[in-house]
Amino acid sequence: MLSHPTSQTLNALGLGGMAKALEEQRAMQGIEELCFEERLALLIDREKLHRMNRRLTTRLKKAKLRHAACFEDIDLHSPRGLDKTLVMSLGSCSWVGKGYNVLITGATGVGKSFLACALAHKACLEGFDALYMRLPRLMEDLLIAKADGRYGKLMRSFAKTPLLVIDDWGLTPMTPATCRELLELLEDRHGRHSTIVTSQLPVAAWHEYLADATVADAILDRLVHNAYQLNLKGESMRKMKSIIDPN
Ligand SMILES: Nc1ncnc2c1ncn2[C@@H]1O[C@H](COP(=O)(O)OP(=O)(O)OP(=O)(O)O)[C@@H](O)[C@H]1O
Repeated sequence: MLSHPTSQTLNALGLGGMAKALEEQRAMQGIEELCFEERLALLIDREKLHRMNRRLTTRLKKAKLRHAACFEDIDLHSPRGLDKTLVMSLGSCSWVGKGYNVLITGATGVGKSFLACALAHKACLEGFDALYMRLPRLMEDLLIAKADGRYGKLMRSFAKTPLLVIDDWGLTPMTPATCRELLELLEDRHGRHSTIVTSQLPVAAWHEYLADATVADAILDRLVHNAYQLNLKGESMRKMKSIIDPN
């Protein structure tokens, strides 16, 4: 079907949602029973929805979440020591962007990254920008940016992200220099933006993990005191999945 000149004009004006809805209305039987304002309202609603969906798609793409996990996919029933009330209240996202953090710890495969991504996905749905990074990759990116003059810009972009997910904390050794960079990043975010950290190490072992004792104090002061903590227990989900589906 050839598109109507008005639809073409709407598309040219960047009103793709309205254009599509207009084409649908033209093909719809009985549409003329609606008055002008009712039809116009439907077109405007459609454009609003179209824009919201486009913004969400862009936000999720930029967040680079490792798992395609939704908040509703979080398994609250397996015996993993998950505090259901806390998880449900985190789903409101009222903590995001206020400087509150979430620290998720537990053994390998227990579902820490999945949970972090599900919370970040919910934050994206609620309109917050998010970014997922593994700590080793975050430190490597900062190192490369230092060498090619992008350090300040990269640091600013990490610093202003409303929700930063730092996965795999404690997996690779930190040097005093990387600890200082991490402190700089967390200092810029402190009290303003939220961070989710996932780690196989219990929070009590983080001080020892960070190479410089004084910097470690400062890092933990910014990260832990204003944080909700979730300690996952039980079997590795990776192992359980491979038992259910060995292929
Ligand atoms: N609620 C869930 N529903 C379905 N699959 C899940 C769920 N939680 C975790 N998984 C799956 O279990 C596997 C391990 O999860 P995840 O990567 O989150 O574990 P992890 O604790 O972060 O592991 P590691 O410490 O090794 O990085 C993944 O394949 C993930 O998709």
